[in-house]
Amino acid sequence: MSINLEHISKSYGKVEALKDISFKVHPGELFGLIGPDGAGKTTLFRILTTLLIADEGKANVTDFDVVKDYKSIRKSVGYMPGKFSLYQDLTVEENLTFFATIFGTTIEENYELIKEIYVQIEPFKKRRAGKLSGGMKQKLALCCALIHKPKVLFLDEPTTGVDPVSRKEFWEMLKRLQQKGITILVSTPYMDEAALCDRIALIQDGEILEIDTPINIVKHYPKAIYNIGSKDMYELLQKLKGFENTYTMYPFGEFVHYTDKRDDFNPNELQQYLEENGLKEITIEKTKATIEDTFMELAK
Ligand SMILES: Nc1ncnc2c1ncn2[C@@H]1O[C@H](COP(=O)(O)OP(=O)(O)OP(=O)(O)O)[C@@H](O)[C@H]1O
Repeated sequence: MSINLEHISKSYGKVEALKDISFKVHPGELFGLIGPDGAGKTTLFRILTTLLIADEGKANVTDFDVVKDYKSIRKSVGYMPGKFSLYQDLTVEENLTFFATIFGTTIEENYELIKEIYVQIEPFKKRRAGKLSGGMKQKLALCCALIHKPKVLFLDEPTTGVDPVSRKEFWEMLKRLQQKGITILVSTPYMDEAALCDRIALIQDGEILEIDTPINIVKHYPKAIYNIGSKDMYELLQKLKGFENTYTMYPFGEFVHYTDKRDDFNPNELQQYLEENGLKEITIEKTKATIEDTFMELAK
């Protein structure tokens, strides 16, 4: 097993950041930790990368114990922390050389692994890291996390604050790294990125809500879900809030995702209610649940 957690708990004073967390990540898997701010993702990463000790439970990374074998783990994993971790005053090249040196290696020795990513930032190699764009910083941080050829890669919210094009490119890079045999644990608050993982764990308030493949997670969604559209979104939300049979409703792109309390829900009845309440250009269409819908349902 590449990563194995058994009953891990961690508190900061009265705040229970992680409550009895157990799961496994298989070798070569791209595993996502999906949850909002404060869910406990960073705490989990810090425990697995040996920077923090859990109060209870045990964890292994590549067969090494996170407490007893911390030195071995540090040699065999790469960690890209959530907050920008590079030296802002060093250039791109200097940052990379620095990380290579502390792992007792050189850029040349491991160039093959980072090449594809590094060529994209090479034109800026004399630029200070602090002066790079968000997407460029992220690519440099990934190169630094890979410079010692880790077996397991930990990426804490690597795409937060990065533009959509760079986010897409980043996930394509992760897929290619996975094909090279690297096990990846990645956290993200973006539900669309969750669908790109082999398996995901939905996490909230230090607890795992569900673990499965993205496809199975949405299959478990218990209700029929509808896209409701109208010219006036604000009014639509207000009127749905006042409708006695509304079970859940929340904005989803240009629509509201709606579920009804009843199993024999008739969309025509809702259409009539909304029309009687002055709404115009109403559309009601059945849609498929997304990971976000499942998360909202489980987190209720
Ligand atoms: N050093 C600390 N001292 C006290 N409380 C902390 C500390 N670090 C984290 N917490 C609290 O523990 C909980 C989990 O935080 P954590 O940073 O692990 O979550 P997260 O999912 O990574 O969220 P974020 O993306 O906001 O960092 C939060 O309630 C947070 O406020």
